[in-house]
Amino acid sequence: MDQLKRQAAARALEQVRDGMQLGLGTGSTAKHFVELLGERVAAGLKVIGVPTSEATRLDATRCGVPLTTLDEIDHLDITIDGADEIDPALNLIKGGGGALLREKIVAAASDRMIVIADDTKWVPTLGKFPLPIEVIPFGLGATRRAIEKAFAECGVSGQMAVRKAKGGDKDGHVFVTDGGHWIVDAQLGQIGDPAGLASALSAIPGVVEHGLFIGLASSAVLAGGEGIRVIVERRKPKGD
Ligand SMILES: O=C(CO)[C@H](O)[C@H](O)COP(=O)(O)O
Repeated sequence: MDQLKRQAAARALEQVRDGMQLGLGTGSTAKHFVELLGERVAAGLKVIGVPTSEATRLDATRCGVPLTTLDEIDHLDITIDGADEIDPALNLIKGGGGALLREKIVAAASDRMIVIADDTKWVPTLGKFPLPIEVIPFGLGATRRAIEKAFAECGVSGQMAVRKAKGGDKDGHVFVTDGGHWIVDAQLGQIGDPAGLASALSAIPGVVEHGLFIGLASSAVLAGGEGIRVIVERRKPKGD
């Protein structure tokens, strides 16, 4: 599986050109991309990156990839990031690694988002992977009730659980995001109308962000046993 992730990352790297400003994703697949990019930088490629998490900031620094912020530059050429699920319209569930808020800000600031993944992430309908919803700890009971109401209105239902940290010195404690928030994971099974659910969740006070990435990915590079598939979304690219 790790080999497939690296192959997808290597294919996406072929899109990177000298002078580009890149969004750097988070997770095990994005980490391969950062490592491969670091090799190209060491060989003379001139790029600059905006990391989507503190973990990626550390990886990129270790790999020698120069970094900046969205305060210093006004746009990104490409964001390359992993995903937890990808549907045929290139809608995504992201946030398994807890970085969904920064990942979405960075993807939205990019001309293009290339999703890199092994092909087990490709699904006909989003929802088997628990949907991460980043919340403010204050008033969580009220926020959860509002989320349940939004689920009912969108024809979905399922258990919700506040995410706990796994491993390390925080094992078993509530998982805290880079932004200081919590994550509620919702087991929905199938999300028939991801765009509708995304809008409903975004309207809830107390919800900082959710892991539905609608209309952000421009292509997906999927590596599997049979080779690599590149799926390109046919919507108009941003700015055209
Ligand atoms: O959304 C993410 C982190 O917030 C990751 O991109 C997603 O969880 C996929 O991770 P991996 O490449 O390790 O399977």
